[in-house]
Amino acid sequence: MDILEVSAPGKVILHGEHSVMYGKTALAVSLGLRSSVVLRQQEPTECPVINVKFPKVDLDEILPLKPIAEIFPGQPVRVDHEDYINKINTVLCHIRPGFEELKDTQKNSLRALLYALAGIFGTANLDITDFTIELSTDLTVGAGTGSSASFATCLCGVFVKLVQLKTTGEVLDFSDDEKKLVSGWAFNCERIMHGAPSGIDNTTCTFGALVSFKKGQVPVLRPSPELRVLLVDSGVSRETIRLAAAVAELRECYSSAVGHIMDAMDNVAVTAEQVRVLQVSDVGFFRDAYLLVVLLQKLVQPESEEEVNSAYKHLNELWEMNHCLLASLGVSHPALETIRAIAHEHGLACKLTGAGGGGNAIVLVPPHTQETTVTSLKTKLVSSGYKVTDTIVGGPGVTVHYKTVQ
Ligand SMILES: Nc1ncnc2c1ncn2[C@@H]1O[C@H](COP(=O)(O)OP(=O)(O)OP(=O)(O)O)[C@@H](O)[C@H]1O
Ligand SMILES: C[C@@](O)(CCO)CC(=O)[O-]
Repeated sequence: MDILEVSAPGKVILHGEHSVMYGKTALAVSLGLRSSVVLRQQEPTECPVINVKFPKVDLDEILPLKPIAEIFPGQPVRVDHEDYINKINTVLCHIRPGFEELKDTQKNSLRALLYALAGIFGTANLDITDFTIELSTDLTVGAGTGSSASFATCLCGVFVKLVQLKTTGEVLDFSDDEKKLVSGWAFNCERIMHGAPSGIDNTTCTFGALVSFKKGQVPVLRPSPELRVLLVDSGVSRETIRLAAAVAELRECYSSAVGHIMDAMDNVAVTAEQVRVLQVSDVGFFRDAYLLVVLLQKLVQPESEEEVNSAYKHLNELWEMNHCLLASLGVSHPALETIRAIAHEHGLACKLTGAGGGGNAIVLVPPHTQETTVTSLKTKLVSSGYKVTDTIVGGPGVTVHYKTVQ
């Protein structure tokens, strides 16, 4: 029996959430927390089925594969997203009694599964036989740490590898071209969950490390500094699609004010391209942005302790600035402000990450921070009802393991 396991990290956005949707620059890093999908091929039967286990969204389903295979395009194509989604909805209503009554989260997870299966496997002209697919994750769903992109990356990754296994009989590590394919399909799955995502989440979850991203441009991938962060889950669930719509509405109403806020955000998050073309002498308007990338790169290979301390001092200030800009767009939440106040009592910087409105805040822990301070902060946060994960950002993107069990 062949077993394929594909895993992908979650992500945190350091700078540029929301403004990235309007063409501004953003920086994101992969997280140590990951999702993992295990695909087990089963003995072929006459009426093949797929057994779907997505425990985080309470799904345990057995779906017939023949009606799904009927929507396989059968040749490499650029899918028409709307047309494809309509076909997938029709099939799901047909094969899953009560599909319309499921929760939106469950419906979207099943839609994303069929989208990836039909789009990737279904273009390979191969026979599909019985299998189980099971997803587990360290991430909280709907909390701003890229659970949907990590989920989609795992699904797309595992179907790319299933095609490789069926066509060549072996499974190799993901090549750069395969990663591009996975990220592209994961972006399409993200459209199901988010409407109009920028693409930063699927890119970070696929490629890992530090991603400098601007919509419509090739993302710049850099080694990630080993930043220690406390990921603080406010416990307030929210949906990215709704927060993005609220920001869009505000922008519609106050185009000039919101435009200036987003320009300011652009200034604290920059692409490496901008940095490369800038000379120190003509940094001028881009000073903050220039500073940030230089700061992050300094932390990859610091030369002295002063350099590290000074870099962290600037990062603290930029995190605070970015949070306040996001709050001015209405995407903070009282729970996030309470978390920030507790972090400030301990002298540490804190910002929301992802779409906001709840979800996670990230507290930056510079290396010179006393462990007693960190312990006291964690204790206070936990006793106030928040979940704290002490983690280091960075780490690999999508990865695969393959084994055969007799
Ligand atoms: N482990 C999982 N199993 C099944 N479906 C999942 C899983 N994780 C995420 N999803 C799907 O992704 C959706 C959550 O997307 P949403 O964008 O609201 O949260 P997020 O990705 O955690 O946040 P952000 O985009 O701000 O980082 C869920 O509704 C569900 O459909
Ligand atoms: C809110 C947003 O900017 C970040 C979500 O992680 C949406 C996106 O970029 O797709």
